[in-house]
Amino acid sequence: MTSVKVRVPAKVNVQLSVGPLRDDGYHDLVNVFHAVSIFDEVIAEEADTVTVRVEGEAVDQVPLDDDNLAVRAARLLAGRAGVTRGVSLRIRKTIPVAGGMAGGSADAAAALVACNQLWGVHLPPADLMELGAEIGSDVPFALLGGTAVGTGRGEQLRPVEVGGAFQWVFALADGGLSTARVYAECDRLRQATGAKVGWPEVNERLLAALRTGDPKALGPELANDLQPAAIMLRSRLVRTLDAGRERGALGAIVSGSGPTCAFLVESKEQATDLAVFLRGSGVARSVVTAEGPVAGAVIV
Ligand SMILES: C[C@@](CO)(OP(=O)(O)O)[C@H](O)COP(=O)(O)OP(=O)(O)OC[C@H]1O[C@@H](n2ccc(N)nc2=O)[C@H](O)[C@@H]1O
Ligand SMILES: Nc1ncnc2c1ncn2[C@@H]1O[C@H](COP(=O)(O)OP(=O)(O)O)[C@@H](O)[C@H]1O
Repeated sequence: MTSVKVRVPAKVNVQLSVGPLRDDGYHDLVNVFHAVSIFDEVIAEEADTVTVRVEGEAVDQVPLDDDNLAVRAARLLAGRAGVTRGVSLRIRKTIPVAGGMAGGSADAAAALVACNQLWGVHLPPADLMELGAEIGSDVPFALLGGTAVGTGRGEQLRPVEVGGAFQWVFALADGGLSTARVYAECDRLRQATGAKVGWPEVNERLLAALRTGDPKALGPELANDLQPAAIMLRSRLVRTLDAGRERGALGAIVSGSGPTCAFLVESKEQATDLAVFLRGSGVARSVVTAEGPVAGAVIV
């Protein structure tokens, strides 16, 4: 095998409940991940050294050295499996960079799957998930896909049953937000307001809405504890969220650490209508429609 191509999805968090700050600098979460049909592709080819090239979405904001999460993934797998060969990685980016849709984590997951095959390592999925968690909290979910409850720092996953396809509209912003900065702002806001931070619990009404595939029931349950912090750092997100709500979205939230905004709608037709409206109202850099859940990283 001289070349392996892997397709990997973005995510939106349909519930993101953030617990207290832990001693290791992370937060315990209830993070209900939902994979959506916006995909990056990672192509791995045989080579003597590890290199990466990036094409597409906001490529100037993606590192091309060992900070690239796909490069980190390839090096980590090589080290663990005793592989001495290299790999040439080519990333075709569609997932917004630093957009709260886990694009970097997706590329890391894709690189793990691609190199596992290219190098004939054949680690089982559970081992790839463990390696993924060493790279970032969101990487295991990009391997798993579908819809899943993440606990711990988001890396311990339990798949969730979903009774149908949900239709989404995503409003992409100009420029990204740093995940670490948004968590720090969340802590700062909590301290400033004296808010009591409870242990995060999964919302059973949200799980029931997912199980029955009912977007009208899911819309009001969408919740993201990082949203106030993302808005504090990027106040114009309020206008974007309001525009979607006013046009009849069933739910409107910031995706993860933002600044992408996610809107749940009832049908593909409504997704197209809302996308046209948001494009026309100038509240986003670009607008895309997608559906979920979709599979995690797969060889294509
Ligand atoms: C917020 C979420 C929601 O799914 O994703 P994004 O919206 O950024 O994609 C995740 O929690 C991001 O996961 P990921 O991007 O993998 O973060 P990591 O690399 O593990 O951590 C980056 C930084 O985020 C903070 N962090 C991350 C996870 C967590 N449970 N608690 C944290 O406080 C820490 O400051 C950490 O140093
Ligand atoms: N392959 C990659 N794709 C995108 N960003 C990457 C990648 N590798 C490293 N990064 C870095 O990770 C940061 C966060 O990226 P990303 O995963 O797209 O955002 P988020 O954590 O908001 O979902 C980027 O600002 C970039 O510096």
